[in-house]
Amino acid sequence: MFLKLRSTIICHNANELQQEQHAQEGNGNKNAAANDANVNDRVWLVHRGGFCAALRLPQTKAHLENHKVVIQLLHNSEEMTVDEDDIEKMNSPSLDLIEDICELKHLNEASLLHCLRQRYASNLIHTKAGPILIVVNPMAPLSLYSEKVVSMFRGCKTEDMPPHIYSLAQTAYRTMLETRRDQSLIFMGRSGSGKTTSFKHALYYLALAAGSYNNFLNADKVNSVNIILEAFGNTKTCLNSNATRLTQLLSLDFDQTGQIASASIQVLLPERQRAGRRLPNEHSFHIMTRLLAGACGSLQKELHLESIPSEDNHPFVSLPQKLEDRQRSAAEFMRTAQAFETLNIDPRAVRGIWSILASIYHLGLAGVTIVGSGPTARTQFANPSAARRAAALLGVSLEDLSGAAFNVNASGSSSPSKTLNDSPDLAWECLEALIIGLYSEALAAAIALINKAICTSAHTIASIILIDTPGFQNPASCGSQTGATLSDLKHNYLQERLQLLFHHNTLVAPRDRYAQELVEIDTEGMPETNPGPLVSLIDKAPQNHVVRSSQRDLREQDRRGLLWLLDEESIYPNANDDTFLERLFSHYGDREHQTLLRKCNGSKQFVLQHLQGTNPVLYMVNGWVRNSREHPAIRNAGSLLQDSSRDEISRLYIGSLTRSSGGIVFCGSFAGLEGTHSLRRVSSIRRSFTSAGVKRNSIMLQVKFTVDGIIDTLRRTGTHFVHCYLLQHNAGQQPTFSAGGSPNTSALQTSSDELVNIPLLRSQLRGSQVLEAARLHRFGFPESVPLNEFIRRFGLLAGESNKDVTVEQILSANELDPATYRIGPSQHQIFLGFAQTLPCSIRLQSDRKQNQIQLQLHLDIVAVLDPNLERMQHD
Ligand SMILES: Nc1ncnc2c1ncn2[C@@H]1O[C@H](COP(=O)(O)OP(=O)(O)OP(=O)(O)O)[C@@H](O)[C@H]1O
Repeated sequence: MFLKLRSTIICHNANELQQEQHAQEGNGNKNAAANDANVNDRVWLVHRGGFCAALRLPQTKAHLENHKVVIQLLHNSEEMTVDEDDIEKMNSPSLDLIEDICELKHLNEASLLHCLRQRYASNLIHTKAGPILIVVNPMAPLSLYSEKVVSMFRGCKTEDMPPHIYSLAQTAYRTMLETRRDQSLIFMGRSGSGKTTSFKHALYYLALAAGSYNNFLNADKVNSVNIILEAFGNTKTCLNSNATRLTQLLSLDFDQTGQIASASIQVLLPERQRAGRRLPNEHSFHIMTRLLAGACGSLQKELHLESIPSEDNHPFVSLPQKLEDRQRSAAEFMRTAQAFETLNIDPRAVRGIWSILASIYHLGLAGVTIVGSGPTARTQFANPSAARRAAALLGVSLEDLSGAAFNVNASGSSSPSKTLNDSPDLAWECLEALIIGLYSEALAAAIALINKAICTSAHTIASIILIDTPGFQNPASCGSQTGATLSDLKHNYLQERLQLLFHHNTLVAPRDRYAQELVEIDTEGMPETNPGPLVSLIDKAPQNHVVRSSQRDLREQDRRGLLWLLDEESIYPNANDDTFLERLFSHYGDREHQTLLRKCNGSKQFVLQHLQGTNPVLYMVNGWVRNSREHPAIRNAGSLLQDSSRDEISRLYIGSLTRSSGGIVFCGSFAGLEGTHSLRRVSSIRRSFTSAGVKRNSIMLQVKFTVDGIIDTLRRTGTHFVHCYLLQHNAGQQPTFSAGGSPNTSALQTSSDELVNIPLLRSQLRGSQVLEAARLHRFGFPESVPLNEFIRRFGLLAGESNKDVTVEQILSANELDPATYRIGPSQHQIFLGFAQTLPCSIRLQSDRKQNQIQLQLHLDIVAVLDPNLERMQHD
């Protein structure tokens, strides 16, 4: 019954589309003066700056032979002869606002760009590409997200929902309930493209739609978690006024009834360097600025923040200059404090965190000085009274504080008896390292407190993991000439690895599966790019066991990734940035790698051709080797805080809170291990962290192993990808609006042609490989169903009763077109094609040798739900 109903509906839609198309074509013929041709002759002329509509004119034999095409531009009637490769077929205008680009008749780049632009002009920022969701940053608030909208998506099936971040979250939720398998929502894109915004909306949806046991995780609490994380992990950059600077894995763990029974957060790869040094035109983490602007009354007095100078010259904390910025920062601080209250976090613990952050401010005022010279030279605080205030806030003696910062020997271990710093630069480095350690510990404590508030011991069956990361960084895209930093490289490496995961899950794995099942698909005209080579250039591990049979093998064996080169250089006593660059070019400076790495005219620079060459980034190598090793003073911060005489601080670090799972939970690149359920189940991060711990002083290897752990964790889940795109380079700089804020009408009124930077959108599209994935989805067989499952679900449709039903009976009873399905030799799976072309696509292929039949069906399996599951969702 269901099968027929479903097929009728889809056929009806398909007919409608066809009729519309015919109508369009008919109008086109009648409207000869305007277009003078059939819709089918319309093409896009693709050029550097974008694409424009044109009419394909009758071709001569000579043109055809030379692969040339004569066209007439629609906007000015100019005729021109262009290369065949420069035109792409245009779709009927009736498909301009199509919800899923896989339904486009001509699935090409210009049509996809046109579709995204048209949809954006209609305030439709979400578009599907099969199972993938594309979201463009609207640069203005839209009323797309609210409790009312959540209720419209709640309980829906994928095919019944328009593209929306809520529909993707709903699909993940539904899949998790049906399969009991962990799911993940992965947000990808450039800095400022809207990942965090979509992440928050997805989280909000899941919290509201699924509900939680005893309402322990309601919308207010989810909002509070986000407020705290953004305060501690975000900052202002040239690409985004609220840029995320840490990777967040948030796990929602569901119980038998489909409700959230527990939740937890892990924070990985925080950009710690920012806490300890302000680069020109860069800002500190939001919370530092907000604390100084917002602490008032007894808290202000307790933290000694009464007289903050107005100049913005503090080495670690940026101070807002304008009154309105100060007021906004103060209001944000109140929101953060309120968020801790909403989560019922012990106010004394919160005061402990404020004290640590305030001590960072006072340590910046304390500064450093070197007294004496030669072997008797000693480093000390330049302003002892500021240092005393910091020590009092931390609950330690001035001597211990000074020792933690400055009594560090050159080999990297702490040595209380010896002071080695005899240059101001080295002395500042020590202080900066201590600050980084203190900030990291404050962040770890905040995460641990959040986890304590949202994590329960309830039994859970499966989880949805949401991952938000710092976006792809290319400072040149906002006009900055400074070049990208080592931190940018770390963020970009993670983006490359996520892209590689996307590439594997959406392009490689399906193809392998088709090959395995002997399901043929026409891949001609589907060019494919691969993020693998660049990832390998960055992280290829040294190979020790290659049999050297040729000069080429020899070179291959010696070649190791950039992260390993940096790690090795940071160990050699006389190594520096120049020697690192020399080695980098000796490994990758040959012709074979010039499409990945380029030398530059300037010294200490190189370019990496990121995301399949679509996003070249100029890196400026400045202090990279030095920053590749963890400074010992960073770890001194942890011991200092554990020994604090102030109860509210020491309790954060001793005993049950941050170290309950045994061992240190925060070692520079990792926080939140203590409070995780699903992430404990998926233990790859813990393992990778342990292995990274072997070389815990090596920051670069920590990055590599932590990213390995993240990818491994995601790989074990059912992945749902969200690709966020910028329509303008400065889209992330738009002021943020609250949900109820008034819309930026001027932005909305500007023509979409002016607002959409097509070359920018095109390079993101190419870099994200979404078109390639959509094509494979459309022409392949994306769904598969086990044969016996198919019979179980659709056996009734065979029209036979009291008998063992066969697949053939089901297929023939429903008169399914044999062209719409294939069956591979394996008896366990069936593969199903794309719905638009195959409304009821069952793909059959018999295996004569084994006399077996295997079936692949493109039906909506989800529609035939276990009634218990249905109930679970609505309870
Ligand atoms: N869906 C949306 N609706 C309204 N505004 C949005 C949306 N997405 C993004 N924005 C705007 O763009 C800004 C940047 O978005 P967001 O911080 O989410 O980007 P991001 O990709 O997470 O960047 P980063 O990688 O730097 O953290 C937001 O502050 C907001 O003003």
